[in-house]
Amino acid sequence: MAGSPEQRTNAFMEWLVSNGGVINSPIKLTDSETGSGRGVYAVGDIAEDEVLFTIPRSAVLCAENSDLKSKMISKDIPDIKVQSVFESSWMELIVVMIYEFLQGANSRWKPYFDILPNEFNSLMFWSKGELEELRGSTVLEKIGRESTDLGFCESLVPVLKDFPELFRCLPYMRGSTATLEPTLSDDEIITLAHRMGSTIMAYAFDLEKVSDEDPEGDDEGFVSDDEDEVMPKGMVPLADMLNADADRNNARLFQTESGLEMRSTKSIQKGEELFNDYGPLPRSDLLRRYGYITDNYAQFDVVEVAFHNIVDAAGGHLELGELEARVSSLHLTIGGPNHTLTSEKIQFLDGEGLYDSAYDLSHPSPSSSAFPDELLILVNLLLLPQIPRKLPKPGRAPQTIAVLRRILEARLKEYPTKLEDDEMLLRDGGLSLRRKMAIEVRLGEKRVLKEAWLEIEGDNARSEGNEHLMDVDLQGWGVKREAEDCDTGKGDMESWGEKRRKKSSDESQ
Ligand SMILES: C[S@@+](CC[C@H](N)C(=O)[O-])C[C@H]1O[C@@H](n2cnc3c(N)ncnc32)[C@H](O)[C@@H]1O
Repeated sequence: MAGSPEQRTNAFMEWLVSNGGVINSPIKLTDSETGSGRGVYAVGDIAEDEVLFTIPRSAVLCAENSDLKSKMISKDIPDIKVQSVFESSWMELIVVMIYEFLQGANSRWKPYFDILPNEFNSLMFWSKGELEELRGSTVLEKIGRESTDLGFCESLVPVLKDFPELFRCLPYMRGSTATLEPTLSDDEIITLAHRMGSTIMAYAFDLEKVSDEDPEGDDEGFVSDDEDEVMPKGMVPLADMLNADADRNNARLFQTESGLEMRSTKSIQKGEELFNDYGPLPRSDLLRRYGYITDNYAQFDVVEVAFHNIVDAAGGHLELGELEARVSSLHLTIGGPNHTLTSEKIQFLDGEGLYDSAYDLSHPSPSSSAFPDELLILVNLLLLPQIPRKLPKPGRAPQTIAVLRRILEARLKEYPTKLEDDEMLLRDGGLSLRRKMAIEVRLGEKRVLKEAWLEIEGDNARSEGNEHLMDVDLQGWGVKREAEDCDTGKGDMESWGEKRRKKSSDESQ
């Protein structure tokens, strides 16, 4: 990569303008002083709802704008193997980016590639030892390094190898062995695929098909994690240079038929950074996808509790078979006698918004509990001695609270360190960036567990008629709840489905 970071930034901005990009407001792309890489800053005051810059659709790096697809897919000889690559919006953009990157100076997007990262702190790139620091957090289950490698090996490598003339190694990629065989090895393909996949994860946008009558588009814009998402993905130059910091967002991308407009959502003072909104992500997910965290995302931290752990805590000895029998009977009561397959039972519970493979505990607030209603309903269902006619309410009888306590105790044990140990490690300092971020993530999750614990201690005090204890115990945690929220489980027979239907009909009025 030729030139200093500043020269590459300037070359990129010149390229963008020559490709139809229009800078409408006083902004500057520059290296941030806070360690967040490049960022966009206001160099003059900006009003709310100003168009900051516009990127034409033709400048977006995506399958539609690259000639790769037409070179690989011939109408006369349909190749299923090749077509399958283009059926997944993720894989499609990965292949297009590998191709355009390997074109070097022949690619339209060369100055753009010159400012994109080639190193990442996202969890896909952490060593086993580094990941060990996150033990206890379910984020480890979401990285999927092995399955991603397998996917690349099985569906990407063979396809790219079928087109050696399109995917040739760039001389500098191999240093002194540059003159050797230009065909990419399997490992080189996989390394490139990870690099492009991770860039897409942190930089790309879902491209909406919008007409000018509907310029609002999607709520978030950044790529969704959903594998089944069919919206094509694209790299939108400059729009992806905005950093993010939770509630500090002050700009947003709007997709129109003619182009992509970044607009201010608040007034911005000269010297301030422009922030996009990456969504209300817990820090574990922010780290996994974007490779950084800030304190401002701590409010979104969650702790996942697996379905089977709730079953364990509710029954102690409850076998999965027994649970299935209960769920099955429940299903028969409500759904009719023909639904016997497990998947259908799960689908039914899912339809009621009740079944999930895991439930999120979150920071409680004056208006919300640490425990989702779905989890409470599930616990109450598991505790009933007989199959109910209707789903139970999300009440908190003393037995419910006892189960919640067991859930929290078991979950806390999954972390090898204590909350106080983590606090001390952070206080002592001297940690590498990755270790520090991992400790902050696991500490944040333990704080959610602690707050959930304090919340049920408050419930317990209340159900025993010691309301005053709750006020004392929970002061400072902000988890004092309104009296009507404290349901002790009476009236278990009200249907959750009915309640939801009632709510939505209320809303529709
Ligand atoms: C969409 S890009 C933003 C542009 C990026 N800073 C660059 O130099 O290319 C997202 C990446 O920027 C970095 N980033 C974004 N917001 C950040 C923040 N508040 N603090 C630290 N790094 C941040 C992370 O590395 C993230 O993966």
